[in-house]
Amino acid sequence: MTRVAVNGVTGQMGGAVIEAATDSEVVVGFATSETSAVDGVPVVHPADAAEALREYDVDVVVDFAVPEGALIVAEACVDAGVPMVVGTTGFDEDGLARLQDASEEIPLLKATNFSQGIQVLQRLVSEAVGTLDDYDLELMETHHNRKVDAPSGTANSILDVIQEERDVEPVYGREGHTPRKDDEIGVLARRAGDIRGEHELVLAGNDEVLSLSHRAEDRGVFAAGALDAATWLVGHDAGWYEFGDVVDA
Ligand SMILES: NC(=O)c1ccc[n+]([C@@H]2O[C@H](COP(=O)([O-])OP(=O)(O)OC[C@H]3O[C@@H](n4cnc5c(N)ncnc54)[C@H](O)[C@@H]3O)[C@@H](O)[C@H]2O)c1
Ligand SMILES: O=C(O)C1=N[C@H](C(=O)O)CCC1
Repeated sequence: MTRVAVNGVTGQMGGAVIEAATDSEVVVGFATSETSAVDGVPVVHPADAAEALREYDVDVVVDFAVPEGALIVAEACVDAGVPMVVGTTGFDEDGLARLQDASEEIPLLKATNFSQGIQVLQRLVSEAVGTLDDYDLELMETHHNRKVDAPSGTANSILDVIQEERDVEPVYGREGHTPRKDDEIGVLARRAGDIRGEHELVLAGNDEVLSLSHRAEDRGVFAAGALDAATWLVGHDAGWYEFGDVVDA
């Protein structure tokens, strides 16, 4: 059974990973809170992660925390030679570069969204944007009112897919007198209630509209995907991996 450490273990996703871990075992968690345990899982401060990875004989780390915390634990994973699955979003360019550096020493798999549906949505987006290459594009995401980063990592990943097909300029919200330019894509982030995650891309041409959308119903979909990725990653060589590698395996 794969022995998993969860970074961000006291959070919403940390709890979802613990709940979803049936074919894996969560043996330790990392968080900055004072909590000593969560659902029987011992909680260790991230500063002591390298020691804990050895003490608990961890096979792989699953991370759903904050960027600065993920980077601290990534250094611990390099120190201990433990693979890492990174689910945290909101990294800046320097943070992404530090994760790339870590992937030269350990197997590191990063995904902004661990649902298989979003993997398929991104492939559909690539096909649609490449075909309907003169349609207006607008992107909207909606998440719970505790989400602190915007737009979502998933929305940014969808933008990356679009940019591979068309040179578009994101416009993050609109107000006042702002005529739409042909090369722009409106990006809207909504925050409300406990919405788990909704994404929609609208492609609007003359006399027709194509809408591609995905809705996550429960955080368990992300947790299950991350745990599948974690089990898959163990035994791989050091390097940078993506969730599409797991879905296609
Ligand atoms: N990739 C995906 O599929 C996916 C799915 C859901 C959420 N997420 C991302 O996961 C992250 C966490 O989401 P959430 O809803 O669980 O958030 P949350 O706020 O509920 O939990 C964050 C956790 O990180 C902990 N934390 C804070 N600072 C820390 C540090 N320095 N070191 C270690 N842990 C620290 C908090 O104590 C908490 O346990 C966000 O970035 C979110 O966008 C990704
Ligand atoms: O709940 C969150 O926060 C989520 N974050 C990821 C993102 O930023 O895309 C995935 C969806 C849920």
